[in-house]
Amino acid sequence: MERKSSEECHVILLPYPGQGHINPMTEFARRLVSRGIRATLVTTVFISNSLKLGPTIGHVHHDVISDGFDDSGRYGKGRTLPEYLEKAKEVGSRSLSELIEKYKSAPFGQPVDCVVYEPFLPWALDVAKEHGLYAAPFFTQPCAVDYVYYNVWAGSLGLPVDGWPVEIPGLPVMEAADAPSFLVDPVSSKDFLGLLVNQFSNAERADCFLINTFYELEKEVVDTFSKICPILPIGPTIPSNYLTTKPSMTENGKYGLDLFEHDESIPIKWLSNKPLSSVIYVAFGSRASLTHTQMEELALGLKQTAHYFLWVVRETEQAKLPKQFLKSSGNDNKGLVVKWSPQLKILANKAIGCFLTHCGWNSTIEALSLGVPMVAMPIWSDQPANASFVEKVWKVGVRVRVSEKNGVVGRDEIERCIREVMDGTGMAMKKNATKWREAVVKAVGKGGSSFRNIDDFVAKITTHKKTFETRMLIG
Ligand SMILES: O=c1ccn([C@@H]2O[C@H](COP(=O)(O)OP(=O)(O)O[C@H]3O[C@H](CO)[C@@H](O)[C@H](O)[C@H]3O)[C@@H](O)[C@H]2O)c(=O)[nH]1
Repeated sequence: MERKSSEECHVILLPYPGQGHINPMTEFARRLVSRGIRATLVTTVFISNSLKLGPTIGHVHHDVISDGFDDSGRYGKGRTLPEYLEKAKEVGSRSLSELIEKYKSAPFGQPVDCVVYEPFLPWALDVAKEHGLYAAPFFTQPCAVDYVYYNVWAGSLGLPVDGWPVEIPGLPVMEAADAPSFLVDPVSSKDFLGLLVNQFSNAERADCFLINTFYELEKEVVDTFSKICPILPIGPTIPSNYLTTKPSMTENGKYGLDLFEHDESIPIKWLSNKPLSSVIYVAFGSRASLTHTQMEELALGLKQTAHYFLWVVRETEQAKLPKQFLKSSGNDNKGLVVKWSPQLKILANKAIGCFLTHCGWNSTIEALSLGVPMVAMPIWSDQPANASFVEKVWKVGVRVRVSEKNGVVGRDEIERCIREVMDGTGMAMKKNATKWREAVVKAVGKGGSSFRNIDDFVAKITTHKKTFETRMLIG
C-alpha cells in the first residue's frame, strides 16, 4: 500500500485539537495516502499521549508538536481562548518548524513538501512559508460560512451589521437567525469571532483553500468565492466504505480518532432489534452544552413522541439529565442514553429514522452523506447557518423554534418537529436526503467533483515539489 519512492510527496496535516477538526483531517490524510502521497497527521503532545498514539494510524503516519499545554490540553482549567491561542502560536510555531527540520535529515524519512493546516492556527502558514513549502488551510465549516467570515475579514461586511437581513452576493439573503451566531452578537463573542475571522489573516500567502464540502451542495457560493480565492471543495471526508451502496465496513468502520472513551457495542447491540427507520438519534457533537431546563424539555419531548431514541449525553452533561427520566425512560428498550457513540456507524444503521442534531458541520454533512433526515437544533457558531441550509435550501430537515418567552426549545416543539420528520411530511425530506446521499457518492467517487479536486491538489503539490527541487539544484 505505502509507496517509498524519493518521488513521493510528503504532506503533513495539522488539525486544531478538537474532535470536529481531527476527524475530517484524518480522513483527508487517508485519501492522500490512497493517491500515493506520504501523509503525516500531526497531533499535540497532549492528544497523542491521551490516546496513546503510535507512529502510524493505519496507513497514515503520525507525529507530534507541542502547543505549550502538554499536560493539560487545550481545555485545561481556567484558560481563556486568547490565552490558549497565544501560547499555541508561540510554542507551536517553534515546534512545527523543528518538526519540518527533522524530516530534512535522512533517518526520519522524507522532507516535507506541503503543510495542510487548520486555519484556526494561521501561524502554521507562516512556518510553512519560511521553509518554502506549499501550504493549504483546511476549512472544517461549510463554504457559505467561510465566505461570510471572509467578507468580514475583507471589510465588505461590517460588524455590528447595520440591520438584518444582510445580502452577500452568492448567498441567500441572511436573517439574523440564519447567520453564524458570532455575527449576531459580536461583542460578547469577540474571542470566537476573532478566531474565525483570523482564519484569513494571512491567507493571501496560502496556495489553495481546501474545504470539507462538495461543489454540488454549495454551487453558487463556491462559484462566487472561487473568483476571489483558490478554493477546492474536497469533501465530504466520509470513509469510502460508507459511500458504497452496500457498506462493507472495512477498517472497522472507524472514522478519525475518538477523543471520548466508549463501548460501541452497546448502542449497536441495542439498535440491532429495532425496526427500519424507527429510532431517533440525538447528539450534540463534542462541545455544545445545554442548560438544565433545555435538557429537561428535550428529555420530555423525546418521551412524548413515543418513538425509540438513542441519545448521546457526554460525561460532563450527564448530571443535567432529569433523574426521574433516567429511571423511567433512559436505558430501557424504548430509549438508550450513552456518553459517546460511533456516530457514522449509527447513522449508517437502517434502524435510524432521523437525527436530532446541533448541526455542527461534521454531523450535518455526515447525515447528508448517509441519507438521514434531520431535526436541527442549533446552539451557536456556524450551527444556525447550517440549520438554515438544512431546512430551507437542501430541504432535508426541520428546524426547531426557540420560545421567545424563555429562550428554550419546549417539549411540544421538539415533539412536533420529530413527528414531522418521522411521521408527517417526512417522506419528502427522506427522499431529498437520499438524493443528497447520491450526490455525495458521485462527488467523492472516481471522476466526481471532489475526487477531481483532490487530484488537482495532488498535481499542484507535485509540481511545487519539482519546481522547488529544480530551484535548489540550480542554486
Ligand atoms: O457521540 C458522538 C458524537 C459525535 N461524534 C463525531 O464527532 C464529530 C463532531 O463534529 P461536529 O458535528 O462538527 O460537532 P462539534 O464537535 O460541535 O464541532 C465543532 O467544530 C465544527 C467544525 O468546525 C463546527 O461546525 C461546530 O459548530 C463546532 O462545535 C463528528 O465527526 C461526529 O461523527 C461521534 O463520533 N460520536
